[in-house]
Amino acid sequence: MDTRTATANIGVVGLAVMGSNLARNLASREGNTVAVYNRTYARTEELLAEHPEAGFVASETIDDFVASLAKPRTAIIMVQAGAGTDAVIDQLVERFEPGDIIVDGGNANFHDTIAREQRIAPTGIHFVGAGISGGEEGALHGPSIMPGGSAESYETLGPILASIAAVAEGEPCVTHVGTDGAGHFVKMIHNGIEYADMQLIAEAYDLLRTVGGLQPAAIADVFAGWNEGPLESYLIEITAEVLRQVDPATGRPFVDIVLDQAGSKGTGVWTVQNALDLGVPVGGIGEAVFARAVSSKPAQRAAVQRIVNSRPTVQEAGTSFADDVAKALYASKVVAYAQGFDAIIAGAEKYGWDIHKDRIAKIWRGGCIIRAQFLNRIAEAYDENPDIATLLEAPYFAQAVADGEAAWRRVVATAALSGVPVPGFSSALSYYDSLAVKRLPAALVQGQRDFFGAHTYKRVDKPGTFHTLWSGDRAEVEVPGH
Ligand SMILES: NC(=O)C1=CN([C@@H]2O[C@H](COP(=O)(O)OP(=O)(O)OC[C@H]3O[C@@H](n4cnc5c(N)ncnc54)[C@H](OP(=O)(O)O)[C@@H]3O)[C@@H](O)[C@H]2O)C=CC1
Ligand SMILES: O=C(CO)[C@H](O)[C@H](O)COP(=O)(O)O
Repeated sequence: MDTRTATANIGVVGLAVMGSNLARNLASREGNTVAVYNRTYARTEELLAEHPEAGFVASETIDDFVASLAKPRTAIIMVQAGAGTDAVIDQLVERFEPGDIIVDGGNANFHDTIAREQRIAPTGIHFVGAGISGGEEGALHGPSIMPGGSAESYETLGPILASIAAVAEGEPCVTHVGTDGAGHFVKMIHNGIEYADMQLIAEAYDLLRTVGGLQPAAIADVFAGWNEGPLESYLIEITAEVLRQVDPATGRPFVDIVLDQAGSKGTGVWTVQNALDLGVPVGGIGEAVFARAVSSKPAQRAAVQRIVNSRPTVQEAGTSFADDVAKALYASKVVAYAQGFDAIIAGAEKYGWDIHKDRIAKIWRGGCIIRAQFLNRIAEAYDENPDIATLLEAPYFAQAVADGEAAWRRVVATAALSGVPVPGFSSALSYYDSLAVKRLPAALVQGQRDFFGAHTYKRVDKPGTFHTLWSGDRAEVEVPGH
């Protein structure tokens, strides 16, 4: 052990798609010497053989890996979230010294990150949970990076991360998000928004196909057109590519030969679970998670299909329907992002993080899966007034939603009449309407709660807390101490 010279200024542990590409990205930047280590050494050997140009300092053992790092040591872990990450953290903590930095770049649950940071802090080693988005291409060419951890560790780490991050409008897509688990929290919300955005795009496709009568290749053209306007985004761009793809084996559209059961790895579920805990309505993200769950219930789908003999048919051909769908998509997308940022605000408040919403919007403009021009508008909105109650209030979005509102309603109504499931579009519209109406039926819910459980209610015309004696003479009494 410790027989080698400590030459590397940064190390990567975990050399599957993300780790190997991130290591190559680091190695391609001036001044970096990158140490690499993977539990299974054969994978390391493969990487060395495939990329001799990277000049990696490779180790077969964790001891050699640690010895190859110059002090203060900095290592980025890119392994499976959960037990795998803990195993590697333990190995590094055993060998690192005070002032060294361990970065977990995987999709960790931010609660785990907070616990890990608390556990490691007494050793004097810095632990940084960093969300990294962009998939394998992003890791190689420039991801969006969301680091948490201490401000002190960011002084060392910040310049290294900035050197490998994507660049949007001249700015690197990385910022110190906040302490301990803030980075992984924001990455989780990013993924939740990603789910919602993907679901909305999928619904737009379904409407154009089922109601609009367009074939996948024609829908690809529509999406490519949308990508030239306000809907421009990486997700719209790749959707057009997927829709244009033809299955080489059958000659059929690729989208028709893929089993319609969507998978997930869990970050969308975490977003909804945490939003529920925080009391933040994220219906758009929730519907996206549930839509994947419904798709993956073949027995229930088959049971209902057996009893449903015919589906309603409404045809809305022509460009005006496609224009309506584009407007409905945009308005629903504004709602999904507004809900996601609401969750960030609530998380920051609960966990004591000083999160700058405008900076988060900016680092999502490049490198990550939800990258889009649209995020400039969000950054501007929060830059102009960080205290807006909702993004829907920002003048740009208020106008955009108002401009699209009639089309949005037509599309949701047409979907209902046509039997096309649009949980994302319709929940976004209901959310918007819930905020927009002067009175909600929540007053009646309060009445019901008071009736069966004496849960009390407040009145619109005077302060205080009240209960009606429902099983008595139905007189109202004021409940003191509330
Ligand atoms: N794939 C993607 O698009 C994205 C992934 N991420 C996150 O990045 C991380 C890496 O993802 P990805 O590259 O896809 O790899 P995987 O999530 O498939 O993880 C495989 C890696 O984990 C290692 N590993 C698993 N268990 C252990 C263990 N007990 N001890 C040591 N090493 C272990 C494997 O080593 P071995 O070779 O020995 O099995 C291998 O290097 C994950 O946390 C993932 O959630 C984040 C953004 C996007
Ligand atoms: O983190 C990511 C991008 O930012 C991954 O692509 C994400 O994990 C995909 O999630 P799922 O498999 O649940 O769709």
